[in-house]
Amino acid sequence: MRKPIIAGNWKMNKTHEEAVSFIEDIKEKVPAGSKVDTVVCAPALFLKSMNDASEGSDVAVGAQTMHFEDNGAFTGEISPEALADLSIPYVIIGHSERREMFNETDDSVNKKLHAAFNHKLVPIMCCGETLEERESDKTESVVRGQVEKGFAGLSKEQAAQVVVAYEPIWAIGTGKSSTAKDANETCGTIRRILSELYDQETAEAVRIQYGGSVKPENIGGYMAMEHIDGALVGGASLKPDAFLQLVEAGSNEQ
Ligand SMILES: O=C[C@H](O)COP(=O)(O)O
Repeated sequence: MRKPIIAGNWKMNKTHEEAVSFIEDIKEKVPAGSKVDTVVCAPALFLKSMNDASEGSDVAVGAQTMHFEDNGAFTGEISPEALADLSIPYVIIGHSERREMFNETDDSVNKKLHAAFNHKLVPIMCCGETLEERESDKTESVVRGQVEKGFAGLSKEQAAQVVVAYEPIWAIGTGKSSTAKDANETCGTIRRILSELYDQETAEAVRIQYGGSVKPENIGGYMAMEHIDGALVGGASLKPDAFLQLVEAGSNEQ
C-alpha cells in the first residue's frame, strides 16, 4: 500500500514571516503519525526557518529546485549538499515552469535525481504534456521520454523512492483541471512505463501525484483513483485552511 503524499508548491509567493506563520498554523493540525505525507515546498530563503518551525510535527519541507553539483561557480543556484546540511527532506525536480523558463532539460533532471539520492533527498520529479501535445495524441510519448530519461541509471531501490508528479501543463494555474479519469489513465501509463524499465514491484512502489488546478473541491476525485497517490498543489496550497483540507482529503480517500 502506497502512502499518499500531498505537497504544496508555493512557487514565488509569500514572505519569510508569512512562511513561518503558515507552518505554525498548520503543524498542530496535521496529526503525528498521519496517514498522509504532508510537504510544503517553498522558496529556498525560507526553508531553514520553516524546517525549524515544523520540528516535532508531521509537516515536512521541500525545495522547489536545486543544482546537480554540490558546489562551484553557479551564481544564484541552490546546492543539494546545502539542502541536505539543513535536513530538508524533499526537492521538486523538473517542474514544467523550470523546464519552460529556466532551461531545465531531461538531462539536467536526470543529473538532479542522482544528486538527490547522493544526499538522501526525496525527489518529486515532474512530467507532463502541453495542450498541443495532448491534442495530437502525444501524451504517452512525451511522458515516456521524460520518465525514461529522468530515471536513467537509477537503481530499482532508488526508483521506488522517487515521487512522480504528473502535471499536464495546460492544467497548471488555469483552473482547467484534468478529469480524474484522464489523470488516472496517464498515471497508469507512467506506472506501466516504470514496470517496463524496472519491474512490476518497483512500479507499484512509486508514488504518483496529479498536479494541475487541484483544490479542496476536486481532490477527492483524484485520490479515489487507482494510480493517483497524492497531489502537487500550487495556488490552493497558499492558504492554511485550504491546504489542511487537501491533507485531510489525502488521508481519507485511501
Ligand atoms: O506544482 C504545482 C503545479 O504547478 C500546480 O499548480 P496549480 O495547483 O496552481 O495549478
